[in-house]
Amino acid sequence: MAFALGFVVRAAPALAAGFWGLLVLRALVPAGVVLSVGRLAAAAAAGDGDALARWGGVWLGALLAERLLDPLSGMVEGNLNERLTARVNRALMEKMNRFAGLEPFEDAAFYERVERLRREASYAPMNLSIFLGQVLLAALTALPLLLLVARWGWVYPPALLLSTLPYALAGVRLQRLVWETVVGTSPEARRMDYATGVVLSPDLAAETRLFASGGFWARFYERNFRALHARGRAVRRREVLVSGVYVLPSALGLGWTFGSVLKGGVGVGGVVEVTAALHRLQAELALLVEALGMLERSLYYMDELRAFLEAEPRITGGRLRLNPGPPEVVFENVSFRYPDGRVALADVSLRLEPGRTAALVGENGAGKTTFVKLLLRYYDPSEGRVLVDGVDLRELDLAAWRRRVSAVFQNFGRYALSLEENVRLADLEAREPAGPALAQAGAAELVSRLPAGAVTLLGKAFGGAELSGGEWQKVALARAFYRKAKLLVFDEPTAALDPRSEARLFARFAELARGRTALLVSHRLASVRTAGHIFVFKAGRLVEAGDHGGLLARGGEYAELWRLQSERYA
Ligand SMILES: Nc1ncnc2c1ncn2[C@@H]1O[C@H](COP(=O)(O)OP(=O)(O)OP(=O)(O)O)[C@@H](O)[C@H]1O
Repeated sequence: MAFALGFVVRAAPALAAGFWGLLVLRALVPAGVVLSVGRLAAAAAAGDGDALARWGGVWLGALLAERLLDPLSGMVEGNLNERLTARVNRALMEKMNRFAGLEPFEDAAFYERVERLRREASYAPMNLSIFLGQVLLAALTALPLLLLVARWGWVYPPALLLSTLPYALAGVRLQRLVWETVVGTSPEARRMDYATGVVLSPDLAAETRLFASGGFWARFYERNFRALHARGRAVRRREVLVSGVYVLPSALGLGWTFGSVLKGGVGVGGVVEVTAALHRLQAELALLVEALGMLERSLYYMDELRAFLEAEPRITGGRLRLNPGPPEVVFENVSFRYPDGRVALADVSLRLEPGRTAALVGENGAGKTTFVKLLLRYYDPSEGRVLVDGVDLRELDLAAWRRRVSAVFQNFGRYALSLEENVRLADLEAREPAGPALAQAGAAELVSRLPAGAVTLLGKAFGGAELSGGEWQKVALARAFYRKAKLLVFDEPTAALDPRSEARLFARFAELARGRTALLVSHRLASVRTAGHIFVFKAGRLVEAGDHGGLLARGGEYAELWRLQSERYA
């Protein structure tokens, strides 16, 4: 609760203060109305014209205040909510950016939590302020009403509260049940979300149409919906039952108070006052119970948020900075298991010579991409060491190390930014234009074809120009070249390129990689045959190393892969 409150206050201190201040004012109004109505009735019965005018003024003032305060607090609430949502999203981004490794994306439970926090960011913290407001408003409204009732006997307020207690406890417990069984966290709700996501995804539209799998996903959705809905109905039935059963004691409390007060003889004004007060009080107490349940749900979100914000990144950088030349990288008996226990690299030892180009080849799942992930320290080895210029990678200043590296990954980014920005994203401090890097990537022609050249907005997200798969890959290559890095890592950099573009790139590669250490990852052996060192991986192990000629002569795994590939062309 302290965290949640602190979060709201820090998001917008002035707005939060205004919100609570208005709340107190709004809470006083109903008591004012009740009091003035009672006094009006008494004045009317006694024929007291002065009192009638006085209490009539109070009554009108209270009504007017209610009309004015409601929109005002609505405005403050709206502003506060926007600030809160932005603060949550900012906190999510800042925290995620602090994870230098990839572990938050690999841990399914953790990632699911992040996704949920993001999905609910636009309403859950807002709900917190709304329901916290409602709880406080109902409590604050009930308080003066209870004080009014107390004027007829101090026993009445505790009696009323006690009789409401069973209903309150059951109501809050039930809200928790609703949250756990029906709301977005249940597996069914997540599967429903997944199914709609598939059918509405532009990336999957071609496949779902060709394979006519849209109906499958609709049925998938339906099955999960039915399960969820059945549980939802059961919970709601219980809700009605609980309200019916537990409302009895509070009705008895009300009835007893009402009867006892009237028996005492309170006059006309008193009758009107006690009737109005009890009527309003039971409404406020019911509201309080409901809001408490909803508040608990919102606090659950804030607990999740807190747990996420307090999670400590596993990969943290050291302090050492090395000279910024082309690095020497040595893998020393490196093994690696993914968090799910799967062994992806087993006892790998190899050396990338500074200023030379090396290549990793091997079948699908051989461990090539995993090797790259360790090289860039997205993970630390389970065993062994990765040495850069003789120093353990874990001791290096991680940001400084990554600034020495540039890469094209298999799943490269396609950003809804201009072409120029897509490239310059690799080095936001550099002042050079993107043109030369685009030319190096073979994308000069693409620039001239786009309606606004390099400043053309790309991607469909905001209505920009869509590129072909190969064109996007050229943009990713340009991005990699734009950064003046000393280690280039290209993981399947030409998978989407046409043969001419691919041939051109590799013809220029030696020149592009001059003065840099470079690592090419590919199963297309023709692309890597010129590399000085070729490392052949199989099932997570380094099984051969050498140059193209040497590996062919050896007649092992590489020679076999080469034969299979060249046979297809022959
Ligand atoms: N995030 C992950 N969690 C668990 N296992 C993984 C993960 N990523 C990869 N693996 C497993 O690790 C092994 C090596 O995968 P890796 O991606 O390194 O192969 P690769 O040689 O790059 O394959 P490809 O040529 O298909 O890209 C595979 O068996 C794969 O299933």
